[in-house]
Amino acid sequence: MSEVTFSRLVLASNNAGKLKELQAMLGAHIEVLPQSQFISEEAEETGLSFIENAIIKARHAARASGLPALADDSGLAVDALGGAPGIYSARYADGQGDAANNAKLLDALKNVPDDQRGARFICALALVRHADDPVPIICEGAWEGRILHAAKGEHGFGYDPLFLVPELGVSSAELPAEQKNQLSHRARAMVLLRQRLGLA
Ligand SMILES: O=P(O)(O)OP(=O)(O)OP(=O)(O)OC[C@H]1O[C@@H](n2cnc3c(O)ncnc32)[C@H](O)[C@@H]1O
Ligand SMILES: [Mg+2]
Repeated sequence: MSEVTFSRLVLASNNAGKLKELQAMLGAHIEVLPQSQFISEEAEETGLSFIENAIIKARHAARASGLPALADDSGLAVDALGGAPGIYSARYADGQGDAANNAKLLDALKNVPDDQRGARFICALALVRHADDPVPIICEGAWEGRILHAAKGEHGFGYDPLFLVPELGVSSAELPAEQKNQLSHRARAMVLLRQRLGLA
């Protein structure tokens, strides 16, 4: 199932931060179009795993565009919270957005000491050749870190200002885009996807 050739893909995301990163990682190889060119309605993320949600989103965009589609379902799993917010990361503060999500996370961890603040970003990529593709290509990546006590950094998006990259001693929002795009959960999943597509 690796003998796939694509010249164009729809990116099945409405998240501007993600779109920028995915575009930077894939744009040199393939023409990538945002799904907003075809559809404004969001897919309902009813799956119980990152993989299921990624497949749902990819099928939704492929159906609307008639083109192959790549979706990214991702999130932050925090050890002290039993893996929450996980697949519910975007909706952690009931859809009030990144700032509210981050405030809720800091509050949930306010009495948790440093050595128990382990967390990882997870990314599942799903690529479907067409809406009913019975064999989606799935690649996953994880990025280990720790949750800070206060936000730091201006780059990235989402939970980046709270995510300490332990080897570097900075938050992922303090990394320039090129560096995050070498290290992140999304970057790791994308290395595997490029291999599957013969683009590596
Ligand atoms: O579903 P789409 O349209 O792609 O956009 P979304 O923002 O809803 O995306 P998800 O459903 O996959 O939810 C991902 C959540 O995890 C967060 N997240 C994912 N990757 C991240 C990253 O690299 N840095 C910071 N936060 C990230 C992001 O901010 C969201 O809250
Ligand atoms: Mg979403």
